[in-house]
Amino acid sequence: MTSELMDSDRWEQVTDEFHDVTYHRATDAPVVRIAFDRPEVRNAFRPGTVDELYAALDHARKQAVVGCVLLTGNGPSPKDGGWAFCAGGDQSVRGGSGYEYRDDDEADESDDPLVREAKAGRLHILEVQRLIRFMPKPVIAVVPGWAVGGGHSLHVVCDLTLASEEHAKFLQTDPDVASFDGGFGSAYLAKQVGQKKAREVFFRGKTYSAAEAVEMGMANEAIPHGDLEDVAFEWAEEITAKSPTAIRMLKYAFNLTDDGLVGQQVFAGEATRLAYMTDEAAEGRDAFLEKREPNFSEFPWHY
Ligand SMILES: CC(C)(COP(=O)(O)OP(=O)(O)OC[C@H]1O[C@@H](n2cnc3c(N)ncnc32)[C@H](O)[C@@H]1OP(=O)(O)O)[C@@H](O)C(=O)NCCC(=O)NCCSC(=O)CCC(=O)c1ccccc1C(=O)O
Repeated sequence: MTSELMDSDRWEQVTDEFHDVTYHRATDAPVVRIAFDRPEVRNAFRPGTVDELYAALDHARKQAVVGCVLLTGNGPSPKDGGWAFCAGGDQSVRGGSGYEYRDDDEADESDDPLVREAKAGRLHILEVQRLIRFMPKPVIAVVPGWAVGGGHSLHVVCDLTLASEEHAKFLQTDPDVASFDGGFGSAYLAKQVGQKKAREVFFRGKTYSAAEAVEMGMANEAIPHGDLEDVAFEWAEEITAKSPTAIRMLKYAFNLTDDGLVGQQVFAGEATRLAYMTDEAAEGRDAFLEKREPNFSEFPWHY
């Protein structure tokens, strides 16, 4: 069994090549489920976990038949029954300059010594954060237990967060282990919950329940534990029944002001794509290829 909360009739495995994450597509909806699969360490991520997470998310990003990603953590822990979304970077493989590939961390496959050297100390969870932020479809954090440190930051950067009423716990331990997410994990959190509360989250390191996370504005709803994935799936079905273009443009519009010029670039790129789909754009292209002046006279100056 992948996870006690996962309805196995609803999902089929996309690949069995991953070791630290699981990746499933829904059999009858444009939805995928990507999950941390290290429940014995509260789904903490090591470098190989991050590589696999990135690969699964990037695969989902490129699939024309996928409109929404559910990101969660499998559980419970076989050791003590505890639940987790993700407990952040695996402290047992943290070296002097980042997180290190060790032992059975299988994703370190490069034979190139320069690549191996560059990969000596990794903090590439931030690449995953950017992928979630910029992918053209919503990612829902489905939080069945602990969301801690870099795991907390991941839920923050997701478009929506649904949390187990009984077991979800939100905690920032970054300063306890001398780490600090100075990007989305803190600054974007402040946009969600306000400056004072975000500083409290990081400076005090208090644990917040699902209800408190909803009250603060960093989670959308607290859901009875046993229903968590069903409700998340319903939300994904609602979203994917809508216009893909509208959802994509809305995500990028919500991102735009906080992401500065990069936010503008991403939004503008999609606007350009839409413009390319018009007869007006075809006239511009055809005129160039036919070596004539373009005739835009039939296209109105809309206001
Ligand atoms: C998560 C806990 C609060 C859970 O507590 P509890 O339920 O009592 O369970 P435990 O008995 O403590 O844990 C069970 C088992 O899991 C192991 N474990 C848990 N978390 C980790 C971890 N992060 N690394 C390694 N192992 C972990 C634990 O040792 C137990 O194993 P046993 O063998 O059974 O003893 C609590 O566990 C806890 O506080 N965990 C630590 C949380 C933490 O500090 N995480 C790291 C924060 S720093 C970070 O994530 C940096 C990430 C990053 O790359 C980054 C860098 C720069 C900018 C941004 C980021 C970013 O944040 O993304």
